[in-house]
Amino acid sequence: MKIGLLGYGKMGKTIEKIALARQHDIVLKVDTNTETYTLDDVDVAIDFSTPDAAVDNILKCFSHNVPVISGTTGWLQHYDEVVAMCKERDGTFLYASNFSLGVNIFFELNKTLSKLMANLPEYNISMEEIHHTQKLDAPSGTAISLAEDIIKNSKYGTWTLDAAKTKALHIDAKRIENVPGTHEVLYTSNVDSISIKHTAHSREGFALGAVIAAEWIAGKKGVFSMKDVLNIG
Ligand SMILES: NC(=O)C1=CN([C@@H]2O[C@H](COP(=O)(O)OP(=O)(O)OC[C@H]3O[C@@H](n4cnc5c(N)ncnc54)[C@H](OP(=O)(O)O)[C@@H]3O)[C@@H](O)[C@H]2O)C=CC1
Ligand SMILES: O=C(O)C1=N[C@H](C(=O)O)C[C@H](O)C1
Repeated sequence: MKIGLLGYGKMGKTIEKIALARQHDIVLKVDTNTETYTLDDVDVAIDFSTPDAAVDNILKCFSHNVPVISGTTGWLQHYDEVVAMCKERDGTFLYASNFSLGVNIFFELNKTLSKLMANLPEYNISMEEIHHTQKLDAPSGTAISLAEDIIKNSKYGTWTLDAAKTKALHIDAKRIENVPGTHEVLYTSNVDSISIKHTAHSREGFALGAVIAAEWIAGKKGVFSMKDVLNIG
C-alpha cells in the first residue's frame, strides 16, 4: 500500500518505521517545510499533524478521494462538520483519539466500570493524564474520550481542568519530559478507592494501530472508528 504521511513528527516517523516493516511504501511526507504536495499517488493518508492543521489535511483528502486516518487531537470541535463533509463527498474517514490496542481495551473497561459505579454516588471520580512537554493540547484526546464515557453514567454533567470546580469531573493534565501517554481513572469514597490505569511505554502501540487501521480501511467508504477495526465493544 502507498501511504502518505500528513505530519512527519514524532508519530509520523514512528508510523513510517512500522509501515515499512509491514511492506508498505511511504510515498509522501508532509511537515511545515512542505510548500506544495499532491495526493495523486497515495492509497491511504495518515494524519498526525497539529490541532490547527488537521481539518484542512482531512478535507484535502476528501477532495482528492483519498481515504484518511486521523490521530491528531485538539480539533474535535469540528468533528461533526468533517463527518458531514465526508458523507457529502462519499469519502473515507477514521478518527481515533488513541490507536493503541491497549487503550481501546481500556476504553471498554472504563465503560464497564462506569456502568457498575452508576448508582454509587458516594464515590467521587477524578482522572489524571500525563504526557510529554511538547504536547499542544490539554486534556489529551484520550482523556476526553474516557471522560465522555464516564459522564454518561455519573453525577457529573461535564469535565474540567479546574480542580476547584467540584461539580465537574476533574482531569489533572500533567506534562513531564518524555512521557508517551498515561491515563488513570480513580473512584474514591470515604472507605476505599478503585482505579484503572493505562501506561504507554513508547509510541509504537499508537503507530501500529494507525497502520492496522490504514490497512483495514483501504477500499471502504464511510466514517469509521477503531471499534470497527478491532471488532470490540
Ligand atoms: N491518536 C493517537 O493514537 C495519537 C495521537 N497523537 C496526536 O498526534 C498529533 C501529532 O503528534 P506528534 O507526532 O507527537 O507531534 P509532532 O509535533 O512531533 O509532529 C507534528 C507534525 O505535524 C507537522 N505539521 C505542522 N503543520 C502541518 C500541516 N499543515 N500539514 C501537515 N503537517 C503539519 C509538523 O511539522 P514540523 O515538524 O515542520 O513542525 C510535525 O512534523 C498530536 O495531535 C497528538 O496529540 C499522538 C500520539 C498518538
Ligand atoms: O500527544 C500525544 O503524544 C498523544 N496524544 C493522544 C491524546 O491526546 O490522547 C494519544 C496519546 O496519549 C499520545
